[in-house]
Amino acid sequence: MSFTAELRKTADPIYKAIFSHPFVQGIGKGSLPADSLIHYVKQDFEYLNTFMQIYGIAISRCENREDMAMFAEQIGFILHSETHPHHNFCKVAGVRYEDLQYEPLAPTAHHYTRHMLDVAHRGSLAEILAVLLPCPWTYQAIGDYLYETFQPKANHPFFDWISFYRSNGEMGVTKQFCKRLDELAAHATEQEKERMQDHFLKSCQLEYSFWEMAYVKEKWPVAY
Ligand SMILES: Cc1ncc(CN)c(N)n1
Repeated sequence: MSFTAELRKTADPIYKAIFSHPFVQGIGKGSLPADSLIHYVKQDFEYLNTFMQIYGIAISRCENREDMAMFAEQIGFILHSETHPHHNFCKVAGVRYEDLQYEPLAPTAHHYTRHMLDVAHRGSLAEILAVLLPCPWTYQAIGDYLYETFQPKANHPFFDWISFYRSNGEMGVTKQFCKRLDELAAHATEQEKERMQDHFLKSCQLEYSFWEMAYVKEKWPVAY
């Protein structure tokens, strides 16, 4: 079994918990409170900004142009394509996307972005790929799960969101990242592979927490 197939197998309980989360189920059923959708978009806009910064750090660690191109292409993808699912949520919530940008991070979004930044600053290129991979991989899995389970038609409120993330939608990066991570894992020490698994599983857990954060509209404990 490949290194990434092992990672996916170990993370299976987390993937299943993500599919069952009420926010994800709400996307499938086409029914979510506007304020949860708004909280999600505010936080995800910031999360994706940090994600692009981490791609920049990853580029600084690359030793060949193929890897540089892979990360550079993904920055373009976030800037120009991954705005579509945000627009879908904004349309359903009845708000303007421009009004949901540059908000402070909520605790879970803070935790998840700092987790990735920490690995980006201290880890190898393989560790960086491992910490980033759950972002595209869990969303692709959610898109496929929702498409198969709810079989949405074009008039489903979240048809665009589900179509965007499912396997033959717009986000094809998971396969590319898995292939590269498997190549790097083939030359990694056992200790480095253990760190890669740890980063990957923590990011999967934080993907679950991100849905929860949006659903409950998580805030810092004390208002000031
Ligand atoms: C938190 C989170 N994780 C993953 C994705 C999919 N790129 C996202 N937009 N936001």
